[in-house]
Amino acid sequence: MTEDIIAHISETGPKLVCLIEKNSEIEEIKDFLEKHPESVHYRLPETLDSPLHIAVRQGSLAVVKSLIEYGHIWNEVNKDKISAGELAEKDSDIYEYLLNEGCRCEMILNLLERKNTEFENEYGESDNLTVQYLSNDITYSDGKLLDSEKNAVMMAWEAPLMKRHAEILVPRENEVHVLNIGFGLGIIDSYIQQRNPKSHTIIEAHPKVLEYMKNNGWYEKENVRILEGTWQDCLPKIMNENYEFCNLFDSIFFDTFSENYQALYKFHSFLPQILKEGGTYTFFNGLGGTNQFFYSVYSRIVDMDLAQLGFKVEFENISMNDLGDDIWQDTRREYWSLPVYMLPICILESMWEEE
Ligand SMILES: C[S@@+](CC[C@H](N)C(=O)[O-])C[C@H]1O[C@@H](n2cnc3c(N)ncnc32)[C@H](O)[C@@H]1O
Repeated sequence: MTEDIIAHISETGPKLVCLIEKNSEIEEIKDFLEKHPESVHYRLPETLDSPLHIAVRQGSLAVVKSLIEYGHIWNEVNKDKISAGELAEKDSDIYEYLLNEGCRCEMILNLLERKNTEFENEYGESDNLTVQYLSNDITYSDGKLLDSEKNAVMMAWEAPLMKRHAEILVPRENEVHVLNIGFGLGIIDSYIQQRNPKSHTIIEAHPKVLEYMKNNGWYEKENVRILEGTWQDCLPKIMNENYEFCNLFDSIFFDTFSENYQALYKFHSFLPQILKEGGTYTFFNGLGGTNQFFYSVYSRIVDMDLAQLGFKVEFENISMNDLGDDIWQDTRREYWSLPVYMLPICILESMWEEE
């Protein structure tokens, strides 16, 4: 922003805030926005609240809509990292409007990003972050797996979540062919083993994780097959008709590291080819895990994207204990702080309508 515009904002912003706080007529506010659209970028000096935060507090859907129409972004956060959506009462008109707006914007961004990404390989490729992660060292220590920059790849506090995912993946002993992408600490794989699946395929890419798996007897387990490499490299092997082990699974779990939503979306597009009709897909649902409203937006986006591929998606809400600050002590940043984990259960519906 040029100095000129910044000077304008500091003049027109407080006037806009004043109009919103006075509950002025919507026409007057729209008129003002038409003349001074830059005013939506104003932030209150102390709290860094934006006009959208103020409009949500005033409870006016019409003002919220007008601010968005005049260019206010949906996910601006204040000094306490609170977004306007979090201030709205859950399920209220304002909450639903902002949730839809968040989904709409993120889906357009995702679409543009997808258009700009030309994969040489139809299965996609690992992006730079993943390539970097895979070529750097990682450390197993004290219920944690950390990358070279001390980002937590996996932590033991997730065990109860992994247990529930495993129960959903393997509902009955001896019947299910299951595929897991990403071994990490092997928490979910241990729970899957306890439930005795018919076969258990694991795709893992990091050499050090593979070494850990060797040292801990995973290569000797009778019903386990380990595919070494990224899922981008291993999917063609699985989808090859001659792959001798199992290429159509009853259930699939996905939990990798340092991959973005584009990678998850790409992976999802292959699911109908490797999952049986009526089969179950579930994944670690951690995107947006430190902001309640962003978490709801990402969960809805993934729900809509999977529905397009023929999945019926439900979320099981799991209450989380407060993890406390100490748990993140030796890690670079926390990746979860919410009171409820939304565990996705996605069933691939039959292509043939029942009579
Ligand atoms: C979050 S951990 C998985 C944790 C696991 N669910 C557990 O219960 O311990 C992510 C794992 O995915 C692996 N990984 C990352 N990118 C991958 C990719 N593109 N293909 C396969 N594995 C990948 C990482 O090396 C790491 O072992």
